[in-house]
Amino acid sequence: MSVCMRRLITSTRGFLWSDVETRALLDIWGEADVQSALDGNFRNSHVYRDVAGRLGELGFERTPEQCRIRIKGLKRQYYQAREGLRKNGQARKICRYYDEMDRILRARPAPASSGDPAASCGALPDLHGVHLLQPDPTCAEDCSRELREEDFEEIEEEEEQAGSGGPESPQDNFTEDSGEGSSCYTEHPIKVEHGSGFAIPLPPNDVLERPFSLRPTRPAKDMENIFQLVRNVIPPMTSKKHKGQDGKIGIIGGCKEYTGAPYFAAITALKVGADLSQVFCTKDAATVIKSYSPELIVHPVLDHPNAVSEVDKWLPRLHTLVIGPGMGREDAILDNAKGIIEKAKSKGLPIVIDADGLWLIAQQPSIIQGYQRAVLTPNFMEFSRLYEAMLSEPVETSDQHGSVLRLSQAMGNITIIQKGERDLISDGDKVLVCSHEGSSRRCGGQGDLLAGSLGVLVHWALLAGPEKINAQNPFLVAAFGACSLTRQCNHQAFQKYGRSMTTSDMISEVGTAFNKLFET
Ligand SMILES: NC(=O)C1=CN([C@@H]2O[C@H](COP(=O)(O)OP(=O)(O)OC[C@H]3O[C@@H](n4cnc5c(N)ncnc54)[C@H](OP(=O)(O)O)[C@@H]3O)[C@@H](O)[C@H]2O)[C@@H](O)CC1
Ligand SMILES: Nc1ncnc2c1ncn2[C@@H]1O[C@H](COP(=O)(O)OP(=O)(O)OP(=O)(O)O)[C@@H](O)[C@H]1O
Repeated sequence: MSVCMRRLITSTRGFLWSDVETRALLDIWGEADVQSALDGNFRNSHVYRDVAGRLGELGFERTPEQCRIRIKGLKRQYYQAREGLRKNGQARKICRYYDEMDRILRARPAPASSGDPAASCGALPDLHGVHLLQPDPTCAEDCSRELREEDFEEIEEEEEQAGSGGPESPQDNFTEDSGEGSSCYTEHPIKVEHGSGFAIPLPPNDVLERPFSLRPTRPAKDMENIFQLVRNVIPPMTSKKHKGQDGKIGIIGGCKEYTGAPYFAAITALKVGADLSQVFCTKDAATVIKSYSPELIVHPVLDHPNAVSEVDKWLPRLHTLVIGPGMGREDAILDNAKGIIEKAKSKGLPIVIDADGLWLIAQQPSIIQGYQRAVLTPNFMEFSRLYEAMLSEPVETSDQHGSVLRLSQAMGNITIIQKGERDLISDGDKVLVCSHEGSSRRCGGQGDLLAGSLGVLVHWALLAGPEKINAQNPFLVAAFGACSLTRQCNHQAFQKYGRSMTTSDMISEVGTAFNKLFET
């Protein structure tokens, strides 16, 4: 490595990378056009110029060299974790961004001579939330990663360190994000790059991603402070309000088999801050749901012969409808749900559709197509069903952004949240990614919590008006808020209960999670 190069690298150290900033960098670095530009190029400074530019669009000011060095450090951690396991069956070092790095590096095309050695390494279950690779004797040394300029420098640098006989410098320990602790930005001030050492709060954990690589996009600055936009829509607590003003949410769902799902959604709506939460369920389910909580108003009407008109009576007194949790898939109930959706649409009521509501939509998409006051919240299966119904082909799993964007467009620009390891949110124009830290615990009901909180946030975002949200799509703002909140509840509850965590534990965290994210 040249002296000049070494000096440049040294000068780019000394600044903390926050969790959100690192995730934003990884999202950009992982984009297909960046990866293919890096592939096979020994000189990559022009690529990192572009990476830094894209990061800048998201509000993170970094030089190309800082981006390159950060990526290099992350790759080192990733390969060390992987190598540690390969050699000793143990990770020498936990790499916080292992999953992200793994996803990106595994997706890289295999070197022509060796096939894809990385792909031949099977995934092991989590180790402290980190996916590690199974040792595989057929794997070539270090899974034969491709060599790039940054790799060469990494090797040289490691040799230098080895030569000095010492561990990473104290400064390195300081500059490298240890990866421990919460990603909540209020807890992680970062230092300004060339400043006087004062701390500024981190930008929010939101990333606006290009739906398609190489495609010109709208300015990312538009949505750069989406966390702040969520905060802006939260109604003030004053003594001047009457009951109902902060939200009256209706949940359509609950049948003999599923009483938990509507309860989770309804109680979450209350805990987020709605004043009233009403469940419209079948007769069988009503007493059961009522017994879970005296806070909920429960109507045993969903299997009533006049179900649609029974619910319709209440619609003028509701702010948002959440349709689907625990609704079941009986034809008669689905017919009633369809009728209720028609009534709600005619009144312009915002609608969140989840679970069995999405089953109905996959059968008859026209029920909701083009109604832009709706948000659909599919999990992986539900997304696949909808996608195939609308686009007559299987989901392109290697292009999640494109898939969610295309589905939203096909549905007439309805907002869609594709739930998963990262929640992808699109209104057919933008794709937002919420990768706020949650946990590896996947107990049932988390989607119901999301749906209930979304019902409230949608109402608040609409109520707040365009000025409070910089004229952005209120459904996107609400969706991002609900995803972040769900993940924060998951994170907090998991810290307390680990593997035994249930959705009820997450619901107990709604208050503190909400305060932490939006009110501190
Ligand atoms: N306590 C309660 O009352 C609760 C009630 N609930 C209510 O249950 C009803 C049905 O909802 P649902 O989610 O089980 O139905 P659906 O989406 O068809 O999945 C069916 C199958 O698809 C698969 N699968 C799912 N996700 C996947 C993934 N990411 N990746 C890969 N595969 C995935 C998986 O298949 P498996 O692994 O079992 O083979 C799954 O079993 C609905 O009313 C809902 O509200 C829940 O809210 C929970 C709490
Ligand atoms: N692989 C994952 N890693 C991290 N978080 C996840 C993952 N999958 C889901 N989540 C979180 O759980 C939330 C709910 O997603 P999930 O796929 O469990 O929905 P669902 O199947 O509809 O839930 P429900 O059990 O209520 O029907 C997501 O919004 C996300 O916050």
